[in-house]
Amino acid sequence: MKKIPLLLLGCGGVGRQLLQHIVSCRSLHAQQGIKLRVIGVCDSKSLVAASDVSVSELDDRFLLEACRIKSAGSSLSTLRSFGECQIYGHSELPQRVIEIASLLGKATGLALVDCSATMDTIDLLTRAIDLGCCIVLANKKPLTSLMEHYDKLVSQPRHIRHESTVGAGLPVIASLNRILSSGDPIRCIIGSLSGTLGYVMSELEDGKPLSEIVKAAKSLGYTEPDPRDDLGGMDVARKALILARLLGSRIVMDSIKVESLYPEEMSPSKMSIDEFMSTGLPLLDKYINDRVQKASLHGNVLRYVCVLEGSRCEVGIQELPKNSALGRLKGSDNVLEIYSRCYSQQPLVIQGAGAGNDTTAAGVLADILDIQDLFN
Ligand SMILES: NC(=O)C1=CN([C@@H]2O[C@H](COP(=O)(O)OP(=O)(O)OC[C@H]3O[C@@H](n4cnc5c(N)ncnc54)[C@H](OP(=O)(O)O)[C@@H]3O)[C@@H](O)[C@H]2O)C=CC1
Ligand SMILES: N[C@@H](CC=O)C(=O)O
Repeated sequence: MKKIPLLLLGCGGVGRQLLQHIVSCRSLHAQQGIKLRVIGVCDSKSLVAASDVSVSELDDRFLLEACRIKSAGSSLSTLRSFGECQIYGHSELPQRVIEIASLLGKATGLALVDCSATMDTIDLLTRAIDLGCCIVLANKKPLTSLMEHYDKLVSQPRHIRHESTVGAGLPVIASLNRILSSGDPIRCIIGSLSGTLGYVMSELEDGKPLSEIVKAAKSLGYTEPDPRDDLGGMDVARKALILARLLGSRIVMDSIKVESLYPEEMSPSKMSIDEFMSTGLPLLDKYINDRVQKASLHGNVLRYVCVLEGSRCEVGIQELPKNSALGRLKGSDNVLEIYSRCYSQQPLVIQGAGAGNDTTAAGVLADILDIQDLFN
């Protein structure tokens, strides 16, 4: 049986769903001769790890209890009394993760899986790469920071998978890599890459207020922890930057033109998330509704579009015909049109659910299995 030890950073909506997928796929993986050994799980405050990570793992009962207590809003540290494990506090967490990575990286291999939504994991991830570990990311932030971090993270292409960073579970990165590796130059990518904004735009067409739609998107697990990351275009800009860098552009976030749906005075430095949701958002209802009505007078709809073409990289609202590929999108679906030499007149089109914990975690799980040949 091939054993893949993994350590999960982040036990929020996506991280918990990943643990649940792992547990529910046990017999399928056993048939494939694979066992995923979850040797540790972190949240922002603690790391809970197996008592001897070389030989033991957190069992399924423990993992499901971890999901339960995190869903209930408690910290992982409350698992102390539940089963045999070691618990480390915030200050010891990075050092202990590195110790585990050095112990397992070269010996058995270790997959460090980042389902957090923070920049703070970059140092751990880059060091883990040096220690021979693999990294699997749903978190876009490490790949959209400095160019030097990006270069380090992708320095060993077999050791990194990040399919869920763009299009959640859709096979976007894998498809682009296949096109690129066949020497087919990609000329242009146009897409709707935000499940939240796709859902928002299509629900607005039914006359619902923006503030209600965003609340629903948050409860459906489509939004980032702070929905302003979606509404301000930053989440789409991160995806655009990941795609641009994959295509070989050495650009930084500041090179991307980003249109925000909310004004500066509602930014995170001026308002808490709760304040934004309860007080800020309703103030935007009329403005957005007017824009939707104006577009509809021309037979058009609004879509939040990402365009990558040559050195052009921009994300923002466009008025598009209702019956265009992007105009027809409904709900949280993403669509990407890829133009290359082989796909010159008719683009390669990738479309489907582009957000949600289930599909995102499924994408992460598929990434982990995709690197199985690096483990014994
Ligand atoms: N939802 C979706 O549709 C998609 C999400 N993604 C990405 O998946 C990631 C996770 O999203 P989601 O689950 O919704 O986010 P959540 O906010 O629900 O969860 C984030 C988790 O990360 C933990 N965390 C915070 N800081 C650290 C740290 N320094 N080290 C380890 N863990 C940390 C948090 O801890 P605590 O619980 O203590 O707060 C929390 O458990 C995001 O990066 C998102 O962009 C990607 C594609 C689609
Ligand atoms: N918040 C994101 C989640 C996936 O990346 C989105 O809405 O697309």
